[in-house]
Amino acid sequence: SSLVHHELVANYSHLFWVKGSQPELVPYMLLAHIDVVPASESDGWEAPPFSAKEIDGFIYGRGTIDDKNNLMGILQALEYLLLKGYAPRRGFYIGLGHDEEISGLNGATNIVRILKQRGVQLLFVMDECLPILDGIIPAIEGPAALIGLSEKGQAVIKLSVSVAPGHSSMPPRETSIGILATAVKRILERKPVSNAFVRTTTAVTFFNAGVKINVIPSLAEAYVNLRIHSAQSVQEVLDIIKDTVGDQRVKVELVNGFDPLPISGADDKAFGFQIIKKTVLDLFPTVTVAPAICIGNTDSRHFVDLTKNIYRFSPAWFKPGDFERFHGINERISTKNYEEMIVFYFNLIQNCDIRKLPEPHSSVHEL
Ligand SMILES: N[C@@H](Cc1ccccc1)C(=O)O
Ligand SMILES: CCCCCC(=O)O
Ligand SMILES: [Zn+2]
Ligand SMILES: [Zn+2]
Repeated sequence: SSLVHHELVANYSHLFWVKGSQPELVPYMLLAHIDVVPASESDGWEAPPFSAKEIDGFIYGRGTIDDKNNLMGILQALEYLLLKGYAPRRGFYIGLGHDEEISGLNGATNIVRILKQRGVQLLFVMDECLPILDGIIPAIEGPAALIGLSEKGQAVIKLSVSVAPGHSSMPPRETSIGILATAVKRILERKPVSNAFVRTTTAVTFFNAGVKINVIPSLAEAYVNLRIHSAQSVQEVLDIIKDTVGDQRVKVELVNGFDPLPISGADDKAFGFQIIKKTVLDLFPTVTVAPAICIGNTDSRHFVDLTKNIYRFSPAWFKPGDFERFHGINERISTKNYEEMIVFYFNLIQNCDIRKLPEPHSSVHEL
């Protein structure tokens, strides 16, 4: 289509510009990522993780909810609009990053660099993260579409213990592994069963130690992945970890991290939030729309210089057990919900063509 300009960024990412007929309207951006985390059939998949096999109305595969559902939903919606001869009034970008799962430092950051060079400012950015939750948060009656106004910060902290190596036939009272395991356990004990929406969460994701069966290892190290709630900072969490570990033999180092992201607008004048909310309610009238914090991290955090309004939401319908499929086994999406995703983006692009939001409905009716 002559309306669509495409360019490759950093060899594997894609940036589309869909020209609007009214260039005075500020453009917006839809993001999705191409890459996926690994998957092995031997982990217990019902279908091979890269087969996209359909079973009982579900498409099984790594990436079906993270993030091919959004990527293909956006592209199929655009294709359908163009096939129907639709010409958008408000121009928009589609950014497809190739390295989101390793924090987007090549894909998204180069897309941002290019847009900055062109002096682009965006009305809003929409990216993955929170879905429609149906029966997942007990306190919420009925399905809820949680639109992420921010996302948590992140810190990777390395805990390590170095002691003199020795012969396993004459073991010391505490080995490096034992000292470190106790320290790590103390972190988990101090943290009640975290609810990712209301707390900073802690996950021990690497534990390395040992070189030979008959050698007391000199080094034991563990990595903790923290997702930092908007009420805390990297520094605060680092201090809490040091205090919790409370053992001088355990070295605590910040490997990398970033503070929680700024909070996007959600009031009557917040164009992006209101358009997403309208599009959700048009398609899913029984759903409650609410602002929330994205519990993971996304490429959209790189776009903070291009817009103050970044929303993390996907019209994916999650029932109990579906969150565990994120980066887990048997990741899947129903064909019905995949079609709903295409319709969502098909409607969203058209809804974004209004010049400005209608005046907020005044609660006091004119007498
Ligand atoms: N989205 C993934 C990958 C990621 C990691 C770190 C930063 C940004 C993205 C996650 O939240 O784990
Ligand atoms: C549920 C949080 C999703 C974070 C984005 C990702 O893992 O790609
Ligand atoms: Zn993702
Ligand atoms: Zn992911």
